[in-house]
Amino acid sequence: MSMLLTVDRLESFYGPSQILHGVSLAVRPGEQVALIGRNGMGKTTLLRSLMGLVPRVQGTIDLNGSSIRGSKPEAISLAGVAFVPEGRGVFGSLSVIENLVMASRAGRNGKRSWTLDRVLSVFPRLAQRRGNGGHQLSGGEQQMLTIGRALMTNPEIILIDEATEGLAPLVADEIWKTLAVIRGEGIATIVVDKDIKNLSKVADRMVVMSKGGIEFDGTPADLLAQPELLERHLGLH
Ligand SMILES: Nc1ncnc2c1ncn2[C@@H]1O[C@H](COP(=O)(O)OP(=O)(O)OP(=O)(O)O)[C@@H](O)[C@H]1O
Repeated sequence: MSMLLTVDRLESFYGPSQILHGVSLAVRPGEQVALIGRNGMGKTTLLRSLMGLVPRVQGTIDLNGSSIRGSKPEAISLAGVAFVPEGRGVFGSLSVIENLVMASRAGRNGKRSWTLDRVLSVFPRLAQRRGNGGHQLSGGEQQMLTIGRALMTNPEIILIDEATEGLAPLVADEIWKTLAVIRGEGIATIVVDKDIKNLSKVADRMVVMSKGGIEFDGTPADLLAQPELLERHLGLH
């Protein structure tokens, strides 16, 4: 099967600092990739580079066989990549419904599987809060709304940074359930999180980053079978 996203020898810079040192990674259509590693190892920088948010990058980033390296974030979004940044991105002064409707558009090839009703059915909590302003929502509700906004763009791939960071366990469970729904829909994801247990349930592949490079790329079972790797890169026993 041809790759959805191909990243080859990617190098990213913030001013004079080189943050990514030759990252190579490929994602198949509909594949769920977990991105893990200690703080400061370059996970956010990788997602931001894919989204066109890092000004200086070298190497290859291809989406559906066409280069998106150097493209503007709006063009990358239109090409089918959605981004759920850490700290979320809802409009506080707009209602839940307004936030969702604003993001609505057909995906590549005119595909419109994600409608307002569909997103509200996946997130009953957002349906209950439909008239509330973004600033009135809890952290978990804001995260659901940001993922809902990403789905409304009918993307091919969603990049989710710190999917459940700072959320109460029950709310985090909702996000994990949503990731399972997204998987069932055939939308690819790259998800950054620290919860290896839940990630290994939803991910097809686990990718471990260290010092701006990739240290491991394999199945959840392969990773869990390497306790020394988990200890070294994630501080887990
Ligand atoms: N805007 C920036 N300007 C300069 N350096 C930056 C910038 N953003 C991140 N960095 C540096 O890049 C390195 C990688 O950071 P990045 O946020 O990508 O790591 P991370 O793996 O996502 O970690 P975290 O979980 O802490 O976000 C760090 O050393 C960080 O200090």
